[in-house]
Amino acid sequence: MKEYKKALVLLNMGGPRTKNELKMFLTNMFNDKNILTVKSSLLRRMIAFFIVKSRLDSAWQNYEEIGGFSPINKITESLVEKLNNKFEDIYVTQAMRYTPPFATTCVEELKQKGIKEVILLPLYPQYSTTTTKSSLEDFIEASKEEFKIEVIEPFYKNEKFNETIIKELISNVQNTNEYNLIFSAHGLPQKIVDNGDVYEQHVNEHVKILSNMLEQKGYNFKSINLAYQSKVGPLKWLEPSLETMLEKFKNQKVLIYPIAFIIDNSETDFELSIEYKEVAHKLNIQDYKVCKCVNDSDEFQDTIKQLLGR
Ligand SMILES: C=CC1=C(C)c2cc3[nH]c(cc4nc(cc5[nH]c(cc1n2)c(C)c5CCC(=O)O)C(CCC(=O)O)=C4C)c(C)c3C=C
Ligand SMILES: [Fe+2]
Ligand SMILES: [Fe+2]
Repeated sequence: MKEYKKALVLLNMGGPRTKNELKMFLTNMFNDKNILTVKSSLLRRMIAFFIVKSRLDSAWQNYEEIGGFSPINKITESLVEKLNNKFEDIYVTQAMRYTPPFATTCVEELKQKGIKEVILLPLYPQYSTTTTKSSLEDFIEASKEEFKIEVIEPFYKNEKFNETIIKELISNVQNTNEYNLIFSAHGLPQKIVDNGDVYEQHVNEHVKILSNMLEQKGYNFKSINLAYQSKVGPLKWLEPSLETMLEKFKNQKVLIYPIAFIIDNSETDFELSIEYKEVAHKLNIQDYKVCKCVNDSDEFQDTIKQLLGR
């Protein structure tokens, strides 16, 4: 067995492989104090119980439409394997927040391998307390000060990363000026933003950077827009919603880029590619295309290499 001193751990949310795992995913998610920010853990547990009970069956129907599992696990496993082939001296692995492999299992594996230093890479381009902070806290708590830890900062400004996004945008359309480009970000409750979460600010900056890059390269979309998808529950979430945005483009062509995700998941494969596609069809949108995330591409592997300073 090869010996390593250093590990790179990719952190993400996870996703269900079965209906039981969907229950686990939702239960862990709504018991996360960074997601449901009520102070009392008992109250959180009770709210989580009722949300899971009311949401499980309808959410499962969505997963059934994409084959009964989230694509996030297989693609992340493939990225891990490719990175292990790329790096001679760093052991690459993953820890998920709401479904296995959990941080506790990952920490045990790293201890057994004699790893001393860990680099954590949250697979979220923009920072949010609900994603980045939650995953980092989870891993750091599980690691019990066992390793020297380094954290890779949010990378939405990284040029290589953004070049990869531009390449994907351009490869999906022949004439950019016929298409309205919508950057679709996962939504967030407004209350979390009002309490200081920088996610909206990072997303706005990211859209500005990509818009400038497109302009510099001479790619002129008919319009460039930002909208938020995946609202859950009755509270006010970030706006405009993707539904409202799509209504602006009746009888026109639309290209969607899922700007808050690195790896394709149920929100891209079901929500964007099936659910909103039907909405677009009803609105008589002439063409509706959804871009792929950077996933396990060579370009994203190179971005990671650069983020590690190599
Ligand atoms: C209060 C609820 C939620 C917040 C806040 C939230 C933030 C958030 N989530 C992602 C990325 C993903 N979310 C995914 C699924 C998902 N998210 C929520 C709720 C909140 N997310 C739920 C209930 C679900 C499950 C599906 C459903 O029932 O609608 C996924 C998909 C995972 C998969 O199964 O493939 C991702 C990825 C981000 C980036 C984010 C904040 C910025
Ligand atoms: Fe989510
Ligand atoms: Fe959703």
